Amino acid sequence: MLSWPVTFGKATSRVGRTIAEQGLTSTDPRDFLGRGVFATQDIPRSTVVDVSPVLIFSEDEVENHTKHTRLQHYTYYWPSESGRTMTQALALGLGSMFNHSLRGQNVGWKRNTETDVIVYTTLRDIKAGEELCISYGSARLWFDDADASPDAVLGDDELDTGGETLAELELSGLGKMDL
Ligand SMILES: C[S@@+](CC[C@H](N)C(=O)[O-])C[C@H]1O[C@@H](n2cnc3c(N)ncnc32)[C@H](O)[C@@H]1O
Repeated sequence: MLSWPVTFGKATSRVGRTIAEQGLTSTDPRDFLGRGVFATQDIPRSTVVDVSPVLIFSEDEVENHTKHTRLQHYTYYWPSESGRTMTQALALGLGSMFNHSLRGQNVGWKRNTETDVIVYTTLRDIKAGEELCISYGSARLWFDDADASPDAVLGDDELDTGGETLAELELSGLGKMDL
């Protein structure tokens, strides 16, 4: 398995492996949630499955541009440059591909505001074929949550009308996990 350190900005991470080499695929075989992240091999608990660098938008960019586009459904809250307010950031890489599951969350994530990355780590052993899900938080979601009820009607991103961001969590939320 090939793996090598790659630097991006302030961060250094082992991101040389392809998704397949990491034991992941980003295609949803069920084909109703759009894309998702699935294990192609067993993955032990506490494995870092992705380190996603983020593209931080200014508050002005969010207000005037991204919140009016589908990008809004892929962004995480992030502290603004002043550190006093929150803006939004787009996770590049698998970070934007994780679907939400409050009940079945098996991947935790942590913002690193020093290196501008989000680190995703398995919370338990994961079997090949299982979907890797994060939690977008317990606040109101902008889509019909397929995880809410087995009979739930699934939303289509094209039809999303909400203006919410992916992660409603406060900085002290899931990100508390120490890696
Ligand atoms: C960050 S994206 C996740 C990747 C997305 N499935 C794709 O194909 O681009 C968030 C979008 O995925 C869909 N999604 C994620 N979790 C879901 C869930 N539990 N139930 C229904 N749709 C979900 C929603 O359309 C949401 O706007």
